Amino acid sequence: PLPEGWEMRTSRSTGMTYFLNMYTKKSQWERPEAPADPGEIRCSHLLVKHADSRRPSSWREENITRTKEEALELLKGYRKQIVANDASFSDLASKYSDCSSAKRGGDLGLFGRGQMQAPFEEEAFKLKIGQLSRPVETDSGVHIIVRTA
Ligand SMILES: N=C(N)NCCC[C@H](NC(=O)[C@@H]1CCC/C1=C/[C@H](COP(=O)(O)O)NC=O)C(N)=O
Repeated sequence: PLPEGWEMRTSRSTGMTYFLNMYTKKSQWERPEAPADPGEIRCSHLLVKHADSRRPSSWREENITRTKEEALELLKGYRKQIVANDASFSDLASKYSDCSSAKRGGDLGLFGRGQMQAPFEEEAFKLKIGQLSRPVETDSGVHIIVRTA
């Protein structure tokens, strides 16, 4: 199969096969080897902050004092529930995420490279659509991410 984000087309004039990058709409004759760079992606995240977070406060908790280890344990618990289909990502994010995006089920909207902290961006851009990340650490705290578009 073709790498993600590409489609095969046949040139009307020459009948030759070419390849269309569905994100940039650019075409090429060579069969692509790698997924098309999505440019922008859309993700939701569940953030658990801790005492060493850059802003250890959130809509949930005025002054966040848990340790990074405790935050990671909590996050792993949420991730287990999601993987076991015992709860939905957006349900848990809206209840437990220490980011203001909690009120949108964790949705961060569309973003390109250069907008989010590097460890978050690196993990998010690796995800396939629908895929759930492992726990990721940033200066904000610890996150799990799901790519939605
Ligand atoms: N473009 C969109 N939708 N918003 C701008 C995001 C700015 C960006 N934010 C982050 O990188 C953290 C980690 C990933 C999500 C995120 C959300 C933070 C986490 O909470 P905080 O540490 O700020 O209290 N809350 C909002 O910004 C940054 N470069 O600081």
